[in-house]
Amino acid sequence: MIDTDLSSLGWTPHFARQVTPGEPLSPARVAEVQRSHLTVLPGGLRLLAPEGTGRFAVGDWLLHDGTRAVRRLDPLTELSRKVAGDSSERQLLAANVDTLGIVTSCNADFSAARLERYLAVALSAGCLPLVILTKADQAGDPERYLREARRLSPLVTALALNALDPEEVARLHPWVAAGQTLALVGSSGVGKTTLQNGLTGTEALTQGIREDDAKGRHTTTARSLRPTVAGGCLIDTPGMRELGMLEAAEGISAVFADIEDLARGCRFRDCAHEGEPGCAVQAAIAAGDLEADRLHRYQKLEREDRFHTESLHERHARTRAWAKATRAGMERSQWKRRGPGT
Ligand SMILES: Nc1nc2c(ncn2[C@@H]2O[C@H](COP(=O)(O)OP(=O)(O)OP(=O)(O)O)[C@@H](O)[C@H]2O)c(=O)[nH]1
Ligand SMILES: [Zn+2]
Repeated sequence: MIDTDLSSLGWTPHFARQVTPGEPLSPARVAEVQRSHLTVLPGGLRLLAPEGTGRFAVGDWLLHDGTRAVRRLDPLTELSRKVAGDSSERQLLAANVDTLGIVTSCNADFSAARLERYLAVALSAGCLPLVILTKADQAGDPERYLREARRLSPLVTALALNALDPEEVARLHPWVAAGQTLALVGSSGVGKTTLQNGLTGTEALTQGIREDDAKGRHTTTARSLRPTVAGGCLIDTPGMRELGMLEAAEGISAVFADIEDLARGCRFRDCAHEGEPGCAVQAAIAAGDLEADRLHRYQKLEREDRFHTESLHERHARTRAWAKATRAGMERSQWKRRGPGT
């Protein structure tokens, strides 16, 4: 019984292998991360995390002793984002998400650049990207949006639907069936809440995620994992709405494999595709095989990713250099006090 519960929650041999036989600890999956405790499934148990709850993300698997989280198990996938603003800090949003549902509507919200960004994020995190085009019922030609989404990458699976129609929402069940975890990202108003209500069979989500904070304001607190009617899990993380690029180079290469393939034919290995002689990318644009806009979107994402990733690495390098200098300083002063050889 417990085993069935665990496997519908996404427990796999990958996690089972990390448990030492005979260890008096139980596995559980993080459904909510609060400052003071973690709520886990199955059972909705509240656990303390002596080393802080911040090391855990919604969707993590852990081992616990009934009251405390003892060990985080290595996740299969990790979705993180750049912290909003100028900093290049990384924030872990969710773990063990199998499919990232990229939600956009069949209207002016549809943006190739945004889809490509989310695709790159999903692929870099190891998640399967699924493009969900809502408001198909209000669009004259939803097929047009489907075609555009599929054109962005051969890795795209896309569906167009009316999120208000339960029968159409049921088309998403394979991605939230037993053992499967889906998370949704997308701009405000595209229908994420509507889809979540349909997939989990709850109406109370919008009220449910609001809690009064100490100052009496309403805040959206839950980054929560919930069971779906199809037997799997849905992760709702408000923080995903502003996904910045960070170490997404792999995902960018996967989404823009067409451009990177072309670039291998450029005369210069470091060709910037900006008018250099023998540029195969510009030649493809001239021949009508590649849209100039797509090249610009690729270059913009690459620059953004490189900038944030570099500043992250630089900061780490600075911290290391500082620690080394401090250590050297301490050693020098010890040497002065006690003389060499100590
Ligand atoms: N006709 C139609 N309306 C939809 C569809 N999906 C969502 N809506 C409506 O669009 C509005 C916004 O939907 P939400 O589900 O609240 O959007 P959201 O993405 O959760 O928005 P935030 O909570 O602001 O991030 C609601 O009035 C929905 O009823 C759809 O497929 N068809
Ligand atoms: Zn080139």
